[in-house]
Amino acid sequence: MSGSQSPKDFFRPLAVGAPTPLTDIPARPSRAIHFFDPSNPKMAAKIPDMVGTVDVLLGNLEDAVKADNKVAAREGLVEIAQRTDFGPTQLWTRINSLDSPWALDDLTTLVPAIGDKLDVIMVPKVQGAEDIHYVDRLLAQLEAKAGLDRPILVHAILETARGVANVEEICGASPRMQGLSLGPADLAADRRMKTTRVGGGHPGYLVRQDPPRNDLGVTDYDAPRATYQQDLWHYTIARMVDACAMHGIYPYYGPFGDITDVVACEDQFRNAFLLGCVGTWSLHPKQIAIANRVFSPSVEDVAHARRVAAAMGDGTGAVMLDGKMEDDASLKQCLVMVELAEQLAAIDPELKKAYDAIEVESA
Ligand SMILES: CC(C)(COP(=O)(O)OP(=O)(O)OC[C@H]1O[C@@H](n2cnc3c(N)ncnc32)[C@H](O)[C@@H]1OP(=O)(O)O)[C@@H](O)C(=O)NCCC(=O)NCCSC(=O)C[C@H](O)C(=O)O
Ligand SMILES: [Mg+2]
Repeated sequence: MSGSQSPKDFFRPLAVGAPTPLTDIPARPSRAIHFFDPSNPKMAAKIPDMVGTVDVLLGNLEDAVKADNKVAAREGLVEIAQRTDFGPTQLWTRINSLDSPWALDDLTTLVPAIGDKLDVIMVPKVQGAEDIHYVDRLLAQLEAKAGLDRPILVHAILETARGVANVEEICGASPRMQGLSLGPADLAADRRMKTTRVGGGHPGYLVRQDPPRNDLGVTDYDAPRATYQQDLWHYTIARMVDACAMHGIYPYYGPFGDITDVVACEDQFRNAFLLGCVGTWSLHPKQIAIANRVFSPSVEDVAHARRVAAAMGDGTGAVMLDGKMEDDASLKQCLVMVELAEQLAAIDPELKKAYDAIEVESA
């Protein structure tokens, strides 16, 4: 909320005739946000067939689109959106950064042309609430002019040190805020981290087992010792998750640039899922299946969660199940899993079949 705004104004439209802001951000499944470059004819041609196979299709206008292709990408996205029925799949875009010469034209072109189809606009390199306020007011004016009847939501990428420091105020800057993604490549550069990758770990970021003592009780610094690679992104993802949960919006991992290393990609996605993220980006078609698998609770987890819910009856007190204590707090965790499974089953027939096959008694 802006410093000069009173709480009662927070949910008022920022332009006369603009749609009324939402008081709750809908929990729409968004396991994979699949990036494509609308100026790339080969990628663009694949988009209509990808509808229904991925939760979110995102026309990317920012980094990874050549400067010479910025206008073609914007126009390509308009064309694809106008001729495609997206059915259950959400359509998002990532506009150019607010300090670029393209961001204004991105918004003033896309909202009138395809605002009725755009669910979420991703804003890169968000530094603080002021960036969200700028987009918020401009979107309200454009929505009013275009006669839109629902607000377009805003998603911020956390990819500067200042953005991370301001993460709570960014999440609470507007009722349009839908969620946050991590931008590990830009963030690493802005923080002057000594990495050269797009997301993922680094073999140098590790902890080493203590040196053992030899038979004489002397520490043997030359003995072989195991090392354990650590997660460079744990701190930032955890901050994002808390800020999003506090504001009722959704946290996402981001890009995993090593397209070939599907195993490490799955690990990075799973860490984010376990920490509370609801989805991730997919940069290549092969990452969609990984994201869908990781960000859908396993049949075993759903079976266990339903079993705890059944055993807990009215939800209070404590019970023993398989030698473990379950109580109100473990039930709440289980209900997160059960609710997510229900949301995903509603859009994914394969998952519905798998979850429906669970029998509470035998699980
Ligand atoms: C990474 C890529 C450049 C790889 O492309 P390519 O070399 O063409 O891969 P393949 O030969 O394996 O492709 C096989 C076919 O699949 C099509 N393809 C590839 N990617 C996509 C896609 N994303 N959507 C739809 N179709 C796709 C190819 O055209 C091939 O088709 P065909 O020849 O007909 O069989 C490429 O995947 C790519 O550019 N991906 C998107 C990259 C991107 O969006 N990057 C920006 C997001 S990450 C970022 O910005 C960093 C972040 O902000 C931060 O700061 O951390
Ligand atoms: Mg970036």
